[in-house]
Amino acid sequence: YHYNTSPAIKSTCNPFSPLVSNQSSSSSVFLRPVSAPAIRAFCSKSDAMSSAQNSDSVSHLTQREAAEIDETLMGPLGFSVDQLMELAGLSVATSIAEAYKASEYDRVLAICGPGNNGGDGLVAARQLYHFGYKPFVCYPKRTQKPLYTGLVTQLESLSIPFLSVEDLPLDFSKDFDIIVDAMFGFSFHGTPRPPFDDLIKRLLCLHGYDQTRQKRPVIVSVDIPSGWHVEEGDIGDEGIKPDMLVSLTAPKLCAKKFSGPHHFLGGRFVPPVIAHKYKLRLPPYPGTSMCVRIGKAPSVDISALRENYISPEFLEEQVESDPINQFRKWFDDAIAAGLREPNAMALSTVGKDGKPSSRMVLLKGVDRDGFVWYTNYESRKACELCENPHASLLFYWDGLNRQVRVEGSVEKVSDEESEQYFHSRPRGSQIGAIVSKQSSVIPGRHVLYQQYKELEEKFSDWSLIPKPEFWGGYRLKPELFEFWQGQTSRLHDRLQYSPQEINGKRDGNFLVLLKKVLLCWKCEASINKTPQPIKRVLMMI
Ligand SMILES: NC(=O)C1=CN([C@@H]2O[C@H](COP(=O)(O)OP(=O)(O)OC[C@H]3O[C@@H](n4cnc5c(N)ncnc54)[C@H](OP(=O)(O)O)[C@@H]3O)[C@@H](O)[C@H]2O)[C@@H](O)CC1
Ligand SMILES: [K+]
Repeated sequence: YHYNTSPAIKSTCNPFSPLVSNQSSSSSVFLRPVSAPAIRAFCSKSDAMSSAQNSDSVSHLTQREAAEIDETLMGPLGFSVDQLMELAGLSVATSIAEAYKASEYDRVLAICGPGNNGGDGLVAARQLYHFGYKPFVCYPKRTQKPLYTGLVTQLESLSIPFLSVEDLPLDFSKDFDIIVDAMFGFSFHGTPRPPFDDLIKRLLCLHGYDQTRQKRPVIVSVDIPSGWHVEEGDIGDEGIKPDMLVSLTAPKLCAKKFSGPHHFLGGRFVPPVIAHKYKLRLPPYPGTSMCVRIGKAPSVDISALRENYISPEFLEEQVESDPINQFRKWFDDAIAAGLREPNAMALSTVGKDGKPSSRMVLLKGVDRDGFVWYTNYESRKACELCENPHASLLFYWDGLNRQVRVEGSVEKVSDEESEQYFHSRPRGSQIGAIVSKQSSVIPGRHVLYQQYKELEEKFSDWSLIPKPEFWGGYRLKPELFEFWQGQTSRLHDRLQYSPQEINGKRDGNFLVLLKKVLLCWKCEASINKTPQPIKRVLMMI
């Protein structure tokens, strides 16, 4: 089993109806101006979060409504059960991946029942495998329909072990990190029959560990906590208490009794016609996500927030001797990984008072001469750069566990270069640059809007918008690069390039110094030359 380092795609949403949402993702463009800029709606996370604060505002379905919606989707609306099950299982897997990272919770047991809820569990197990988890499946009452036999074959082809009820340990606590409860969904009635009655009892036993504070696997219920009444919930308070519930389509009435830390909604396939018919209030899904959290996010202990980075090793043999090439290589990886705004960088400047300040800016070009961005020449950063031309840039590529620091001296780009870039920007951004007197205090946002409207009208004839004097670019000429690749247990790889001096003069080549955690190896390499034999000096840092 491997841990997949591909990042979660972050993007944004653009709701088209108050009930359900449609999403548009934006893409970053590097070194090229865009004529029609991708529009990123601010709404995504905040809308999803505001709905997350209040799960009562989300509709809950009766058992009958759930079955009716199922029939409508698979009848007049033309969906097949395979399709819906694939989307449902994927939603379950993505919800699990949001709450329980594979780096900490990798051993998953999916207990699958005889109906479609069980099918969701089989799909989720397959998806979780591809997300880097290590699934096991218990599927005691198999259905011989081709859909189900196909799902089993797919799992077998991934060598995912199938465990019989007898094979399973009586106590699940030692062998698994996550139990996916996919036994019964909204068609459950009565009391659980064998062998599920016994499996539910084993899940109930796990709650005993809560008192002793011993680690136990978390329970993730698909659509309905198995054994619960679909509408009344946990009658008599004797049922399982899942840590996570992934409601599908819309939560069923029993979900009102769910009190675990993670409640997600999955199944991003509800067409508006269904939402209207059943007067469904559903939260918008963020970005391209298949799931959305409903209910309050659990409070977290900030000091306990940490990721265990799992990345390929970053070795001397693999590095480019030219740090600009190395930067481009990593930048291309960030683009290929679909990271949002990989050209966003923290720019840190220090004025004559010696106090540093940082802000995010967008890289607009990089070549052998340096790293270019554009801004207002009267802003705080510009004033500080005027007083002290030394600055630092920091790129952080979450998802690839990478960071690049670039330090050097900064100068303005030529007026011609600024002029050329200014006119390549969308006209709205050009007007925005004119009205935005950065770092100055204004009476209110209305002032900006007013000036913007006036200029928009003035230039509505598509005449050239002159670049304001106070706007232009900067170029940082690098004097130091550091490439950082996160590794497990904080044993990160760090590789530093600094200019070589030959006979007291800088020749433009860079010396490569690879530091590895507490030990570092020093090696020499130079651009455009056959790499010299690597000299490694073990030193403590
Ligand atoms: N939009 C949607 O709607 C979507 C729905 N989806 C999913 O489908 C789920 C509903 O699936 P479903 O209708 O197949 O029923 P489900 O709850 O899995 O189980 C029925 C089986 O359990 C059995 N059974 C019942 N009671 C029992 C008992 N006491 N003890 C033992 N067995 C008992 C029953 O047998 P029977 O009693 O009929 O003999 C039958 O074999 C839904 O919750 C969601 O997860 C998604 O895939 C896609 C989108
Ligand atoms: K279930």
